[in-house]
Amino acid sequence: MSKAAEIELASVTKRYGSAVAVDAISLRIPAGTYCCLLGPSGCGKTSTLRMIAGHEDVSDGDILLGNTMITQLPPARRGTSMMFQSYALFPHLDLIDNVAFSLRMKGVERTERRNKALEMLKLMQMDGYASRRPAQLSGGQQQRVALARALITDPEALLLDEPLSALDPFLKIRMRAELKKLQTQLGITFVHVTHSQEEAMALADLIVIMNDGRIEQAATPREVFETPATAFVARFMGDHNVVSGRGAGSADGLALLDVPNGGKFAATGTAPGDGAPIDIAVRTDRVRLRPSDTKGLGFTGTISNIEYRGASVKLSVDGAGIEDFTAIVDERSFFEKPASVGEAVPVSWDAGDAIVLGRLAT
Ligand SMILES: Nc1ncnc2c1ncn2[C@@H]1O[C@H](COP(=O)(O)OP(=O)(O)OP(=O)(O)O)[C@@H](O)[C@H]1O
Repeated sequence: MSKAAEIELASVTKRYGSAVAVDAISLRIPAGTYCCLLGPSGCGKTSTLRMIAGHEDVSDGDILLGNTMITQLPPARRGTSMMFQSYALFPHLDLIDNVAFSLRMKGVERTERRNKALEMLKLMQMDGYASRRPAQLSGGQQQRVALARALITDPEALLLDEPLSALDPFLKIRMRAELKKLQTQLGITFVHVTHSQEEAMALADLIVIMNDGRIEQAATPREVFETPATAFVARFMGDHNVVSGRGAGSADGLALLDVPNGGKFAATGTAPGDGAPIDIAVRTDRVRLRPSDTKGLGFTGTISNIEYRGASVKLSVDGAGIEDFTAIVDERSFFEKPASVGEAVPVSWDAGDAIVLGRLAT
């Protein structure tokens, strides 16, 4: 196998006509990293992946793989390999010929390329199916063949466009574990596009959260979970409540926030004292229902929805000018003293479980 290579994007922009799909993003993906590009539909993640692969021209900026500038190189000469969402297997070829295809294009002699294809099928535990056609395989098996085909050129980086989206939920979780294992085994850089927060959290060493052609945050899953950089990240990842208000200065290491109904909240960080708008994020899993002490921060609101989730219960609370404030409470403590929709309950959290969110420079 080839060595892993670092990928660097330097102020990369993609325009389609006058529309900006990717807006001057800069990113360094260290060699051997499992990187997930995550974001809602249309945020520019596929365009970014396709520019790294060379399937899409870069409008501005540069892309480096290791020390090589690859911006202008054709896909086959970049040292990257791409696995497509639909797998793009040839229906009329058996698995050996499917996997060997790019070597055939490169003029590699038949026995040599078939041997290499068999080796790749072995790596993916598909050698027992070598003479089958793609239609004779399950979805998960087709995906393994597509991976074998992408890996036959010994790429330094493997690029995966929504690789799990065609699989049913059960297989998705199994193949997810296999992808992670494969990346660890090969040690090469993986860049994986997904719109699933759960998938990115489960797989990535580095999550890159994109919105509207820009990077909102690039960090480890734990950093994204514990310290979302912006209100967009906090909302998109869904583990925090975002409360918007006006800065009322700082005291004792806490940022003070005036919320619209006249209430005061606090969070870890600093706040401007001039009433400028700021957002804070409150972790949904740290919110307490009917707190036994009064030390925490909080408000009294009306429960608008309750969802049972097995290990936990998710409550939506409206109050203090805040709609759909989410509290995830442990199921045992919830059922010790259940609450119901329409009931008014105090909710509370510690200042350490709320942080001030940043804003993207415009
Ligand atoms: N070939 C194209 N021509 C014109 N506009 C395009 C083209 N490809 C993408 N776009 C636009 O660029 C923006 C970013 O698209 P892109 O496919 O990169 O987003 P995405 O985050 O991968 O979305 P999805 O999850 O839906 O695939 C979108 O507004 C899209 O409509």
